[in-house]
Amino acid sequence: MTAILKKSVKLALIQLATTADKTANLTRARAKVLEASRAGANIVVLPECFNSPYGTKYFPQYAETLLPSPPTKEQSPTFHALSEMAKEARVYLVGGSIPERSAPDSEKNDEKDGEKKDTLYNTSLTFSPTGELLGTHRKIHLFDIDIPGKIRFKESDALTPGDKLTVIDLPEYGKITVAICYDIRFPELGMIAARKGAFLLLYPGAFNMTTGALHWELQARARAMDNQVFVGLCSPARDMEAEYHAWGHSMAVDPNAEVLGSLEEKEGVLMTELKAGRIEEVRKGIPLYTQRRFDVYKDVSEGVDV
Ligand SMILES: O=C(O)CCC(=O)C(=O)O
Repeated sequence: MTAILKKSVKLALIQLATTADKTANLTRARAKVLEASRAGANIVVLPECFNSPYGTKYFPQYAETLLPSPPTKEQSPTFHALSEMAKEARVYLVGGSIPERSAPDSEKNDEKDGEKKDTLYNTSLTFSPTGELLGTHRKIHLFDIDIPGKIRFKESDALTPGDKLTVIDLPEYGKITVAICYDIRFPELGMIAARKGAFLLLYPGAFNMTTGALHWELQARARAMDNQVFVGLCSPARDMEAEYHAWGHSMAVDPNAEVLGSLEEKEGVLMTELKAGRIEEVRKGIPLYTQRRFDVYKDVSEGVDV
């Protein structure tokens, strides 16, 4: 049987300090990606909305056009910056996420106020060590919550949800899944990805001071425990001057739900090694994969095309 993770791999989660200046964010991201690569990283991850402030009013202003792919440098400076960073650092680069602008779809009934408008997505791009685009994930579950007195956020005021699970093959290592922040709260997604053979679930994410304290670590460890895979969560650093206060605490978790490492709220790079054989070892000890009772309940991954 082929190993789920073919060989041990070093994962770097970059908890980037982001600002309102896109060019400065890209320059800082590049410096950190190169730093991670010098420290031996093979897979490097940036946070959600790493090149803009996080907030619905900022998405239209910062959005870039990604399709048709590849976009021009004018359409998407970030696409090109990420591709170059991946190539320069010779790493697999999961480029956090950026707001994406897409022309109105003539096939879809997406009129707003009687006219067809551009559609915006929260989108993650993953590049190979030669700078090729390997995968694109559009956030599927939009962050719409309202906890009275604590936090109200309505991403769907500005964004449209994606509709595809993203599994990306990294030839030397195996498959990973990339999803974005609120997507982590839907265990079905992680479970389908794991059943499709992913060794790692990666969630660039920007939780907040309320739900971060409550659920960030719990979600990471729960997805790892349910699926017996590695999980990585990558947040922006917390900036108390910004409107949105990110939780930080980027973390990597192993297939036994043990925290391999985590950061506090400040900028930093979390390096961890994901060991080949660990998934099989955990699954041998607690053999959920042979004990599932699909005769009693349906296999959630049935019929899902990735
Ligand atoms: O799920 C949460 O509590 C936070 C989600 C979030 O911040 C996001 O989706 O950007």
